[in-house]
Amino acid sequence: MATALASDLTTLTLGAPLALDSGKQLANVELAYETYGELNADKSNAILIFHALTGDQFVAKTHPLTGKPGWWDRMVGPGKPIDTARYHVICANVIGSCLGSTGPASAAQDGEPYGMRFPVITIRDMVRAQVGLLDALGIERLHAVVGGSMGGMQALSFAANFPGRTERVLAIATTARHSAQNIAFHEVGRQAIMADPDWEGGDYYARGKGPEKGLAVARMAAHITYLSEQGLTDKFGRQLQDRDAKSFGFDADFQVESYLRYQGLAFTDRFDANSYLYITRAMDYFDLAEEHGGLLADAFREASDTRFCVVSFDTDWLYPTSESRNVVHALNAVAAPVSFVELSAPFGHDSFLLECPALDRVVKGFLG
Ligand SMILES: CC(=O)SCCNC(=O)CCNC(=O)[C@H](O)C(C)(C)COP(=O)(O)OP(=O)(O)OC[C@H]1O[C@@H](n2cnc3c(N)ncnc32)[C@H](O)[C@@H]1OP(=O)(O)O
Ligand SMILES: N[C@@H](CCO)C(=O)O
Repeated sequence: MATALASDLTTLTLGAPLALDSGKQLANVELAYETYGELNADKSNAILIFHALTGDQFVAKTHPLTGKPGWWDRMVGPGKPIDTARYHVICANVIGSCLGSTGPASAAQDGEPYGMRFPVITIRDMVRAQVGLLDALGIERLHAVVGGSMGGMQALSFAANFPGRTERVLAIATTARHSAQNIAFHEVGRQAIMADPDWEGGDYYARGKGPEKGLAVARMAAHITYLSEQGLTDKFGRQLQDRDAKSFGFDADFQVESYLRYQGLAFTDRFDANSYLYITRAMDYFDLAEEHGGLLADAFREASDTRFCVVSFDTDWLYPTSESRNVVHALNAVAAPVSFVELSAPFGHDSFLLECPALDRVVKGFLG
């Protein structure tokens, strides 16, 4: 079961309980965050990066559990598209997650882990918590907010709910609302976790062993949605794994099966199953138009002096270009300055995490 060492983490406790969309409150909210680059004297060069579903604050630093480079190491650093020689980058682990911020594995008031007593949270709740962090750091107005996938949802939510607090919004491979297909895939994952006998209603922390099998299956199913058919075909095709002939059994005959099993298992070393339930739920509940009376344009009415850049990938079938266009249409309707580009990349939804020079140019140009 994945547990980060407290000594690897920088955390801040919010001064007041967090009011949640559900009507509940979350007390003693801790946010684990990392910063990169220097904050300038007038605090005008800060960029807040929002991470995706299973991401974390270690954007460009070694992950404390896996020992791997940060998830956007190629994008963030001195001289890189998000240039930390110019900008002060902040990234916080979202609430509900499991790398130091308050989530289902954290201790509740009675000292025991919340488990399923943790309140259901929303994307807007995650954003509210991070605005609390900005307040505590004394940063009133950001140079930009940036995010891909669920990070992009937070970027849009930030613009809609905290207008005036950022000059720019860069939303990559994202959507303004989760579709039926998005919800359906998440539900498969959640059911896989809950069907694992080791889930035990979410009350597994004391045993030191969680529903790893269920979590691995959830990740396998989700991982397929982050890739493209072409990418899988190019990488694996129908090639067999470490054998010359089919086994006529149910071992991982095909490379793609072996790859998915590996991705599923590796995931359980760095992620908590209950966090997976809560964060996927937050994504499923995300509907920016619904939050603002049913019309997406109304979400951005107060943010019409913010500059937006919306980026999609032509092979992303999870949050296809049509979803980005909806966002752009809404921004056009309130005359917000917006640029939009559909990039060509073979890798599917997760293209934003991979080598994509065209994305690098867009990010650098928009921020500069
Ligand atoms: C966005 C955020 O905020 S952070 C969260 C993002 N991070 C993740 O999602 C991490 C897990 N996901 C991945 O690694 C994604 O696949 C990507 C898209 C991010 C990375 O893609 P790539 O760099 O192309 O890596 P790829 O998908 O090929 O996976 C490589 C791994 O699969 C393993 N692998 C490849 N083929 C096989 C196979 N046939 N059998 C078993 N394992 C295999 C490799 O050994 C490698 O292992 P390693 O990660 O331990 O080194
Ligand atoms: N692969 C990334 C993006 C998914 O949207 C993640 O696991 O967070």
